[in-house]
Amino acid sequence: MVKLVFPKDFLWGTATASYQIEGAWNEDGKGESTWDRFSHTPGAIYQNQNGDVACDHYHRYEEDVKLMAEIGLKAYRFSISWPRIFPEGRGKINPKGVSFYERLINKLLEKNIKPAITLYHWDLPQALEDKGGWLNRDTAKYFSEYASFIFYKFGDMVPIWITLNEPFVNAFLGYAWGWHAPGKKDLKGAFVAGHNLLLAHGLAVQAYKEGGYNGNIGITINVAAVYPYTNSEEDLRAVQVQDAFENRWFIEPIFRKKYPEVIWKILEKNYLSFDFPISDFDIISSPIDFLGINYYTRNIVAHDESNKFLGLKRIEGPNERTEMGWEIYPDGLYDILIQLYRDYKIPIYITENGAAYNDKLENGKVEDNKRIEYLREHIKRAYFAIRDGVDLRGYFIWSLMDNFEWAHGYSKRFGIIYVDYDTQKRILKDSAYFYKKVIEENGIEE
Ligand SMILES: N#[N+]C[C@@H]1[C@@H](O)[C@H](O)[C@@H](O)[C@@H]2O[C@H]12
Repeated sequence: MVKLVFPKDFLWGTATASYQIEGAWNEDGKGESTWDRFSHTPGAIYQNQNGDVACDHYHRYEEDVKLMAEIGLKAYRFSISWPRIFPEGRGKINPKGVSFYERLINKLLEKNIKPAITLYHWDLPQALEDKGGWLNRDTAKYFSEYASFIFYKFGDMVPIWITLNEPFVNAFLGYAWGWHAPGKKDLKGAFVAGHNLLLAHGLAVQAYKEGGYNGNIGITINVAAVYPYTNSEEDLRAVQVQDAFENRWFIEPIFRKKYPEVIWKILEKNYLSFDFPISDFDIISSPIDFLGINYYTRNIVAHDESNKFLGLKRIEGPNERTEMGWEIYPDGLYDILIQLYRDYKIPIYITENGAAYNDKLENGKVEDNKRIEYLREHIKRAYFAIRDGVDLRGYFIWSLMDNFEWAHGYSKRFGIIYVDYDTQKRILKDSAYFYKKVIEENGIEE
């Protein structure tokens, strides 16, 4: 067996998000978030579940950091709940909220685990949503105020900063399709929200750089490698459209100061338009230090004139699927890394990669062999991308522990740590021990 050894300082981590694990939804001065409101809306979430308690990480963070250290994590990506810091989104600060994250960061540093903070992972203060949320351009300014305060408090302690998590998902699932908070169904709103999210990103990057902090800042984008169903001209064109829409919509403004053409075509086809100062792109394109990508699966597309939105349809791939119904396609991770690094020549972190399976706790163990296989095959592709020239800096498994999977509630388990929600007991799955070995050996057997 050939051992694939990663670069010496390669960062092995796991990822979580505040709303998905913390609980304490209205404790110690925390303000309501859009996800508190949305998950309390009957019918919004599987079995009307919510994140009121989640994994009770707010109270159990010390135990969780100990488990991270037991696995040997080099880094831990987590998000800060904006309304836990600014209950109304801006103005009055909640000292107990600040204290929670200060204690968490200090615990991580004590264990030599690098904190990687996401400033916004979808849980917008409801008070700002009540003023228009991401449809209101001022929210971008409020975000930069929030970010500036967080940088002021933790900027010298935290080396890796991510402004936004998956703005595409937040904009489209939250504003166009209504599947996520705030549950709006307004196509134009998705584009306006998307733009204001990017503006918020740019303002936060400028605040970080002006603060002279010595860490690195970037953004996390969800990506799926795209392949044609056939090699027909039409299907090849469909690949370009899907890639531009799902992968590049939030990347091109940052690196090329413009939206992909397809975005304007969608607006035009739907008799929509929205205005913004072209100088916004000067802010949005403020230089970042890395690109974070979340990769789970691929898309196969074919031309389909009857689809008035993008003129294409997605074709089911032939390979095995995870519990999310997503095809397992590790080569897609290699391909998207090569494509993005070729196009933007920027350091990359895999800020999320992982799989949901119907894990069973039996005799105190969780033998999640399928997840181990999923992780092994994707880690191998990450190695091959580095071998072939990609400046890949780290890999974060989604997720550290089973948690609240948005509209799916607790029905999908992504963790390498099993959470018994009745008792809040944590049990390391076999995949946690697999990952411990990968980290110890800084690599994997081919
Ligand atoms: N679904 N799914 C799993 C995972 C979700 O739990 C994360 O919060 C998102 O950043 C991203 O969608 C990926």
